[in-house]
Amino acid sequence: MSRMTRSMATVCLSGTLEDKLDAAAAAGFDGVEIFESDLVSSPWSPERIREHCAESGLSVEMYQPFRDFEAVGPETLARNLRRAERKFDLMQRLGTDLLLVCSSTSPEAAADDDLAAEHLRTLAEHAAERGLRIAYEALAWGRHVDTWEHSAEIVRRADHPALGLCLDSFHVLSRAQRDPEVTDPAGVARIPGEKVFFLQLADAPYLETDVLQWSRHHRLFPGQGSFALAEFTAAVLAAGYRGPLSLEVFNDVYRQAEPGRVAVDAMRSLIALEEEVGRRADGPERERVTLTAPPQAPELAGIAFAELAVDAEWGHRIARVLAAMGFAHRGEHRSKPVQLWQQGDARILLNFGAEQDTAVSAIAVETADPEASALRAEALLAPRLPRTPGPAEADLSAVAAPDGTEVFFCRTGADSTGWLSDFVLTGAALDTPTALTRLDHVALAQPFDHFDEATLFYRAVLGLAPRHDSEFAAPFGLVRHRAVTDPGGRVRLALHGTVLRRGEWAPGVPDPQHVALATDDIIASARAMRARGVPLLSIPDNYYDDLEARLDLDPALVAELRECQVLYDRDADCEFFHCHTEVLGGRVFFEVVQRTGGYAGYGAVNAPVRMAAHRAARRG
Ligand SMILES: O=C(O)c1ccc(O)c(O)c1
Ligand SMILES: [Mg+2]
Repeated sequence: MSRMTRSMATVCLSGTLEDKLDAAAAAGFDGVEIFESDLVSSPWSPERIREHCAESGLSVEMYQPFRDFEAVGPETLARNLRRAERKFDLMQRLGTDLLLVCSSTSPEAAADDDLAAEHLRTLAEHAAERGLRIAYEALAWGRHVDTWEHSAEIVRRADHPALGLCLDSFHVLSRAQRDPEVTDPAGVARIPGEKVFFLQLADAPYLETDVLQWSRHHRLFPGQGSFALAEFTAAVLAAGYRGPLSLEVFNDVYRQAEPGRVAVDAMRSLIALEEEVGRRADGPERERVTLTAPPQAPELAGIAFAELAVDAEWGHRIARVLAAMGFAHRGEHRSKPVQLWQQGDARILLNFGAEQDTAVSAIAVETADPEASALRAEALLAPRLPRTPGPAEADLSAVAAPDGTEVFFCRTGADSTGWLSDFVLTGAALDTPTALTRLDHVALAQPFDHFDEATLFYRAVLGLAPRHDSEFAAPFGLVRHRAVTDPGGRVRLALHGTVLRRGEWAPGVPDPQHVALATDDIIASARAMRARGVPLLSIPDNYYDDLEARLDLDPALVAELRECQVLYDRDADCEFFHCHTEVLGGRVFFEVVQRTGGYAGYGAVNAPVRMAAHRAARRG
């Protein structure tokens, strides 16, 4: 019993065919679907492509697409069959036996299932003479055939062993999203297994746009969108399908992005999908399919520390801000220019070794099993960071996230502060002069092009779940926000970035990263911080006037919020209070938050006000 093979359509990647094949092979794919346009524009002969694939460990799983074939008049049919013979020649030179035929979009196609079946049967007979096969795919915008049920019915009528189906999760699930009474994805489990020739996988966000535009621009890798892909894949496996899991993702960003990085993202999505399918496909199916699964994500207990990379100038200024915020300078690293600052259970490291602008450079999560966390991360293609512990230094395993953030794993519980032995303690007292208790969340800015990759990475690697998607209009453009959290809400990462980047006016990072600290009494914390000289962000009066008008709050509360420059949000009976420092250095600030009644969001409604206030503070 071997594992399922993994494949991708060349259309997923940027570059020419040669770039794409190299990227797919380097990311560990077993095969590719070769797109006609990539082949036509390649300087390599089909034989050379075949050889190159073989040398790179790639099989050519399918050639595609072959369009507008079925249910046409006799002359067009004759022409289409001649066209097919030429493609069959090409496929034999390429070394693939499978041709994808998509349902016709041509006005010439008749709404006649028997005619379509007859034509596809003829095509299959010709293919079979050469040992080739045909996979018929219902495009969601096919002229007459636009559901998997309809394509399956035509294949059933044609009844030829060389004719089967290509199931494409995008077409199936987008149609089901639009017309749940017309088509049912769960039904694919009842297709005779030998009739499913190929499975293409793509996720997508739910959009109201035209389905063709949706498909050609907005497909995503599994786990990056809103489609129930694990459920769908499990249903296809339940039908008996054992061919490749093949990604077919048309996406404007991926078409322009560095193909090596995209191929790794793609492979990570497939590994995570297989894991999820494996969790579902219990019962007899589990015995018959081998799905790879990385080590399970251990339970997380919190964020042990956040590390800021700082240059000398800003490092000293941020150290002064931390002191004013009530943090104690608790220790100095034994071998590196790193300071440990702490208040309550909130720990912040300042790493002076960086030659870069201030940024969140690392986070550490407390895990029940650091080694399992690191092995899981590696299994999901996160590069492990080399650690060279000195004497008396804890051997913390760490991996690099695609956004450059280093993710450390420390043990939960009694041992959770084992990494503290890396530090020579200063003996500074651990008071809580501003009542900060722990790290609430860390917000990491993501360039638009890497937003989906980042979500998938943190979600899959750390076993977090995406929550609180929002989009809001901010001074420098529309901002997208998505949190990933563990079930207990103890590890919260907030990812944000602009939805679009155009021109030079808006700052490259319109919304800096931040580290948010929790308090049980925001008013007390804010007053104490102000008294100690923390550069707190000024919020316009207009905001508080609007708050009063909007939420019918107790005027005494609004007066307190106004006095302390605290922002407010409410969700049913839960409340959220937050205040912020000015931006320190290029791209970091601190936030102090208070959650009541289980408020689980991030005050996104206030983010534009905060961003405008940061802009005002910078202008001075
Ligand atoms: O957008 C298209 O035309 C197209 C082509 C081939 C496919 O497999 C597909 O799903 C879509
Ligand atoms: Mg397809």
